[in-house]
Amino acid sequence: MIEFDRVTKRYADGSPAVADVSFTVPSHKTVVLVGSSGSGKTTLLRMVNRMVDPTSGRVLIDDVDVTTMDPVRLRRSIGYVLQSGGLLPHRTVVENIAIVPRLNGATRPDARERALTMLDTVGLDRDLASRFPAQLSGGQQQRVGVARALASDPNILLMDEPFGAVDPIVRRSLQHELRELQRTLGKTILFVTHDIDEALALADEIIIVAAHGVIAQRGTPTEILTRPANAFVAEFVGVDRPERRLRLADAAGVEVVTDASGRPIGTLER
Ligand SMILES: Nc1ncnc2c1ncn2[C@@H]1O[C@H](COP(=O)(O)OP(=O)(O)OP(=O)(O)O)[C@@H](O)[C@H]1O
Repeated sequence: MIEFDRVTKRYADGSPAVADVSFTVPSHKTVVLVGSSGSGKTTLLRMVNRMVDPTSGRVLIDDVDVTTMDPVRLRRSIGYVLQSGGLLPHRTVVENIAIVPRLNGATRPDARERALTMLDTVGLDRDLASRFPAQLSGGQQQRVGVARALASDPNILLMDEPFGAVDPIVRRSLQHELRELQRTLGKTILFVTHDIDEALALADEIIIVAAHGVIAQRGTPTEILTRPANAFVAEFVGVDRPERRLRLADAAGVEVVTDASGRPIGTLER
């Protein structure tokens, strides 16, 4: 479990990026921080692996304050996926994925074998192993980023807008694959996005973040959609948007789901 206990972060120039924030990420669950730009999501995420240290308050992993841990070892024990992929451009795919296992002491052949297995895990062909990142599509690069983060079998995965830079169709399939992967791997995932639909698709629990990391609401996707705590959340989630107000229509004996404007979006299965 990851626990944020009254955490504040003040950068050098003044107003707090994050002010007195407390929440937990239960083990084996996916918690998604969603909020507008500059609300402090990345700051919160980076406090888990000590890329940022809190000005006050504590971040605990399984009851241990992360500031008592060696930052380098801590970072090697936590998977981290960034929007840009963060792959080393002059290393091949397999080398990129093998980095952390190597740093953790695996022999070169073992680390390579592990990296190839990770390619299978994230649904990439082993033929891509010797390519360089620039020779991959955006979606493939993000899969490699996920493979690299998982390569040392960390308990915790931090994901900062990992699918933000790919087109909507690839993004959907990456989200779907992450959910499938999570079903079997059961990692503790803290995921940051500004896209509420991505949060609804991925989260066991969503935390809607307002300015300065203030938590506007925490709940399951269903709770957030059906019982927004206040006007800010309702507006952010877009509870009144036509695609959130689904209706049923009958089309020659088949129940068709339409949005509020009557546009068909699917059929109902019972
Ligand atoms: N290294 C830094 N030095 C000074 N201010 C910073 C630094 N990093 C972030 N900030 C400020 O802290 C606030 C929160 O930034 P943060 O990146 O955590 O927000 P975010 O919610 O992740 O935003 P985005 O969705 O745009 O990535 C912003 O006002 C930002 O300008």
